[in-house]
Amino acid sequence: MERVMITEVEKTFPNKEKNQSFTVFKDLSLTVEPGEFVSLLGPSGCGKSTLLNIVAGLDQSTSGKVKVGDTTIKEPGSDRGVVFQEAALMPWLTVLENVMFAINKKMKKEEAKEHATKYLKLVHLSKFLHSYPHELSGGMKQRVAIARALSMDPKVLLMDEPFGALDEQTRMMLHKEVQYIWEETKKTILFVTHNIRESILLSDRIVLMGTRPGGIRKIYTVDLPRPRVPASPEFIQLEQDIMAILGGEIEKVMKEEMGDDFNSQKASLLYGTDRNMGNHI
Ligand SMILES: Nc1ncnc2c1ncn2[C@@H]1O[C@H](COP(=O)(O)OP(=O)(O)OP(=O)(O)O)[C@@H](O)[C@H]1O
Repeated sequence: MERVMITEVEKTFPNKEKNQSFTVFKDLSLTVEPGEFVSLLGPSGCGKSTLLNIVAGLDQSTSGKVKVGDTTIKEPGSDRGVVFQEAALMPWLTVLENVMFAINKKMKKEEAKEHATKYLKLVHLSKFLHSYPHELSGGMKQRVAIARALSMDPKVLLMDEPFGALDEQTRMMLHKEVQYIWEETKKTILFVTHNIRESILLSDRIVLMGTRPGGIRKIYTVDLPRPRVPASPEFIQLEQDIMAILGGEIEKVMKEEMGDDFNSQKASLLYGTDRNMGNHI
């Protein structure tokens, strides 16, 4: 359990073709408290993954500072476990071997096996230790990826749309799974999503990001008791509050992408306060 401190971070990408640079966000500051579950929510292209990659040490900020505990982040490290949309398992290794592969090589084989088994048990995959990735469903592969990230005993878990490629039922099951893991391990979690309902179901706080200029639009504290009920009036109200702002951000992105083809009337029908938008944007 560790605090993540993001201080006045800027990320600018050079655009060689147009000979000009492109700033995704600047002066972005955010503190994720130890053991807190924070979601980054926002329209496509607002920089959610970029920010997560900077915290992971997979990308460098142009300026500003990121600290995990007392450590200033410059590169990837075992204090941060990362889970992506694709599990990226090694097909020639079993479930157990995939997790063991990530464990510190200094650990003795028997100990590593025990350690990996413990985390696979946590994600309810004890029965599949000797299965190969092609024998698993998409949701099970993601659970292996979560076990693999946890097996390094990171202080912080960084998750980039980990359930984005899964069907609705599997996604709902994994929401329960991730809540259980979070409660069991007390990890600090930074979670990227563009699904409003997912962010309300899971988070202590939701950081709503926008584009042009990019950065944090608003931070919501989700005070609802867990497990959260999407049909409750409080849940629906929060969903609508977020959608009211996010809808405007999505319109901005669409206008920019579609230029003259953009039909604002059509877009407001599609991206207005319709509750179904909470499912997936
Ligand atoms: N390596 C790169 N070089 C240039 N531009 C980049 C690079 N990586 C990302 N970008 C740009 O930075 C912006 C933010 O991208 P990012 O992937 O972080 O957004 P996002 O909010 O995670 O989007 P999505 O929800 O679609 O995954 C986008 O406009 C993207 O095109």
